[in-house]
Amino acid sequence: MPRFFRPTQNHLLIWRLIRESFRQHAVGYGIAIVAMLVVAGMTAASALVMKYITDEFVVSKDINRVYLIAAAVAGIFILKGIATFVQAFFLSRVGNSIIADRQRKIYDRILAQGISFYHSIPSSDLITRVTHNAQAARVVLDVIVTSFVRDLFSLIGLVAVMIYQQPVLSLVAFIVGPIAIFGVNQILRRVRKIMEAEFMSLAQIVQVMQETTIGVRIVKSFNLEQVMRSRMHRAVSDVERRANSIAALEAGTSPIMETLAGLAIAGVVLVSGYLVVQGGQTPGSIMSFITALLLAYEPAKRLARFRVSLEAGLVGVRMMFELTDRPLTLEEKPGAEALVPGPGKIELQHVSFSYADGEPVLRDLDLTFPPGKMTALVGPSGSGKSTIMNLIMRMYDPNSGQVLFDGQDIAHATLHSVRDRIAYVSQDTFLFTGTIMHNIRLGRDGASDEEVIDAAKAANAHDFIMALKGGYETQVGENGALLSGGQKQRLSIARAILRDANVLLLDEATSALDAESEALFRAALEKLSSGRTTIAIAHRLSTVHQADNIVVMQDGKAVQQGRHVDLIETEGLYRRLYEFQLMD
Ligand SMILES: Nc1ncnc2c1ncn2[C@@H]1O[C@H](COP(=O)(O)OP(=O)(O)OP(=O)(O)O)[C@@H](O)[C@H]1O
Repeated sequence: MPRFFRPTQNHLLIWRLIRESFRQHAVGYGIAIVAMLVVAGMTAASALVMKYITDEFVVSKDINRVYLIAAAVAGIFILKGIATFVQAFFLSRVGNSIIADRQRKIYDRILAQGISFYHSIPSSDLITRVTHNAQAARVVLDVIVTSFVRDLFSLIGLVAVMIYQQPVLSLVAFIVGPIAIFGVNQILRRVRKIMEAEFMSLAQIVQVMQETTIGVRIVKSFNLEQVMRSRMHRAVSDVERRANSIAALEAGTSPIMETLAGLAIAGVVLVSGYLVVQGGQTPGSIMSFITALLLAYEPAKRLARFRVSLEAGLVGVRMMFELTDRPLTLEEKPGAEALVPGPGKIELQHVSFSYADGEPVLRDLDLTFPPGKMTALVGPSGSGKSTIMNLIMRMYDPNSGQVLFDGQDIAHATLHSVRDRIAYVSQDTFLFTGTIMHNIRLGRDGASDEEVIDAAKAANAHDFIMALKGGYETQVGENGALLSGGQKQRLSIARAILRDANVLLLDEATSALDAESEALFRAALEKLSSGRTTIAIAHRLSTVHQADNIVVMQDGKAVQQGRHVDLIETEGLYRRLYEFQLMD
């Protein structure tokens, strides 16, 4: 069986889409469908009335009847016009609402996913899906409704008129129908493949665009314009080529239909001419029949193309369901309860973890982070420091063992309550598009302007903010592009101060700041960490002297623990790392 013919799969997809959408938009669809039925009825009536126009004018020559027929014709077309408007209006409204619903659903599902999901699909792919797949859902529903209601019922009405007027002639016209449908179906073979490839190229365009904007400094300084330009041109040409292929396929249905329709109409003209000239039939019935036949052509053509249009849209719908049906990579346990607030003691008990099967990153790790104290995590690159933070924030669950907050296993707590306890300052300070005020306030939704300003003061950010022309209302640009590295870091500290959580996770920046920025940053950090359970990944050992405890990681194990003064006295990894950095 050819690949395109997958009836059950397509039927299931369509059925699910209809079930999910029609229930929600029953009223809108109901009105549009009634209007479509009126359009179909009026189309058939306009063919039917041709008989009276011809026969009354030519045969009876009664002027009163002419008035009546003229009024009927006007009535038919006015009603058809109104119904066409109502149908188009409601279908568009429902369609727009479906796009909006789907976009919300897709986004909400993506947002609910654990972090490993984000590592498994390129962001450009996700971005493209939010727009493209939601649009596809609307296209499919539009095609189904207009084909199955307006076109199908118009066709049924017109065929009824044809059979009623001329049963024999109708037979001549109907022979070509099945031939046309067969011809068009041949085209379906390639549509799905091309649409899938087109989606990949669209995502590619978004990806190149993203990398160009995010990495613009690298692109410029490494003279990568030509490389990026060729990547973009290739992706754009791919989309163009595929759009042309689809257009050619869709247009390809026309010659088949036109040729067959021409033959059918010629046959009908021949037979009807014979019936009128030789058989003595009235021309009115033949006129009505021919009008119905001509009017039937457009809906018949659209119905013949139905599967081509449907298949093109279904590619996006299939991708959408595939995305929204993916199980969440990290979920709350059924009956999860909020953590009971406590002093902020964090423990890892027998924790083992790997990102990929067979590649252990943490091995049976036991660690305690005492409440209100500062613990520094040090160790070579790849030793598992960031992974410990990931587990404490419950970005992942350990393969075995437990992470406890004040004695409670966070795997059984609500995600929100775990993260509510934590303020996280990452090394790549991320700022959202918007003002400085907006960015700090993200630390605690609903904080007053005064609270934001107090946090900024505590983070040693207030002075530089006030020196900016717009003050707190200054736009930071995309990812804080308009601010310096040191300024961004102090804003992220202000955000964490505002959060006022009792656990502070600090992934220290590797890039060195100038002496003044560094001093301001350190002072802000000290204020932030005092009295909080602080876990800091320290890349530079010069910054850990003050820590209450230092955990030295190596290959997923804690190989040494203690204060700086003690560790430096002991032969071991810490001393070697320290001496190495001093030499550096
Ligand atoms: N998302 C991920 N998927 C797969 N492997 C990962 C992922 N993140 C980290 N790893 C691997 O896990 C190991 C530990 O990484 P981790 O980031 O915890 O180290 P680290 O001590 O914080 O290193 P660094 O000091 O360089 O930041 C490394 O071998 C790394 O390649």
